[in-house]
Amino acid sequence: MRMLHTMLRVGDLDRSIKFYTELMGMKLLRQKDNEEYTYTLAFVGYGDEKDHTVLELTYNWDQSEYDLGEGFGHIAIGVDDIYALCEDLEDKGADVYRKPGPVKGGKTVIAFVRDPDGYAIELIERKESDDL
Ligand SMILES: C[C@@H](O)C(=O)SC[C@H](NC(=O)CC[C@H](N)C(=O)O)C(=O)NCC(=O)O
Ligand code: NI
Repeated sequence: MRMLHTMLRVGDLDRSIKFYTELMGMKLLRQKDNEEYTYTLAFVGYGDEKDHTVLELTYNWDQSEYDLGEGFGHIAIGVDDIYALCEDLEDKGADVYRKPGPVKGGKTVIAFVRDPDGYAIELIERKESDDL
């Protein structure tokens, strides 16, 4: 078995695709409308679904926002230069609400950014000294 995707319901599909491709560097892998059940799926990720776990962005045509509740935590993405990325994200208007720095009690450098719907994304800088 392997993890295929995480599904997120989004209120504006173009806004989310723009965020995940232009700011987070993902590719739009495929997109499909379901006329009968009035929703669209867009799969985004860093590589082909045959060997990458991806995000499934689900847009219900009749819903433009969601209450994310208190159960969802975050999606984690490994990055190279977290400081440069966070500066670029902020320059492009993203909410980096936990600035980059060592994780509490550890050495690995993390940050948190919100996607357009408010879902939290953890950025983890991948270095040899990783302890996460
Ligand atoms: C392609 C596959 O990964 C899917 O997840 S499609 C599954 C399908 N999704 C939806 O219906 C999305 C719209 C829905 N209104 C929602 O917000 O979840 C699904 O859940 N089908 C239910 C079923 O019983 O087939
Ligand atoms: Ni799915």
